[in-house]
Amino acid sequence: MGKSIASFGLVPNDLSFFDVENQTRELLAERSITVHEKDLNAITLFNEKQRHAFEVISHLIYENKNRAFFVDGLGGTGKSFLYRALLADVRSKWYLALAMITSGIATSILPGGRIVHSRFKIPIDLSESRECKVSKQSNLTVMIGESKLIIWNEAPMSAIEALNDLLQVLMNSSKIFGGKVVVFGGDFRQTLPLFVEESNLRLLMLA
Ligand SMILES: Nc1ncnc2c1ncn2[C@@H]1O[C@H](COP(=O)(O)OP(=O)(O)OP(=O)(O)O)[C@@H](O)[C@H]1O
Repeated sequence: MGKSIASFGLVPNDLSFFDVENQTRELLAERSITVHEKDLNAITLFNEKQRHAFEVISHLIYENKNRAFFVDGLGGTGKSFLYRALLADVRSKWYLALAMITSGIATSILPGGRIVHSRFKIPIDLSESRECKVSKQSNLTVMIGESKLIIWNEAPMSAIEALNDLLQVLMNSSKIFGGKVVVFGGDFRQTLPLFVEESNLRLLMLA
């Protein structure tokens, strides 16, 4: 008498048909985000700093390296222009790229953008706990596993550690941000130690 496939533990016992259907739907939605021609062409319009940031980040993405970046710059210095080009480049190659913002109308800033608290379940009040209630068997784990790039625009420093914890747990990795390439944008002037007053966009590598 042979063994039942269930005895190999390949599929979690509590995974239902609806979970599988939802997982497929979410992945399909993520894969069918429209890549706009103008975002792909943005590369041709980049200024020197945008080009440098794009090249450094892209190189690591396609080399499957692990790195976290902070993109720092005053309002209007072209940060979102850079993020949209990165997202378009990755998605045009049929990879997943997850875009998040803290609040506001996510998709108007970043195509396919989602509010971070709804996608990653990062607690709004981090003073109580920074634990995100996401299961390892969730759609999100699959999506993160498949994603080449995660961008979080306007990321508050206090929530960045919560994201690191979450990605390490879900990706089963002690590497920073679970081994992913993550790009944060925001106002880091008050919190990062190396800040020098500048009016241009700057790229800071965390790890
Ligand atoms: N290299 C570029 N060539 C042409 N237009 C650009 C370039 N970089 C940025 N822009 C344009 O400049 C404007 C401001 O850029 P963007 O919105 O990316 O700035 P930002 O740094 O994200 O600003 P904020 O922090 O206020 O959101 C936008 O209209 C954008 O399309």
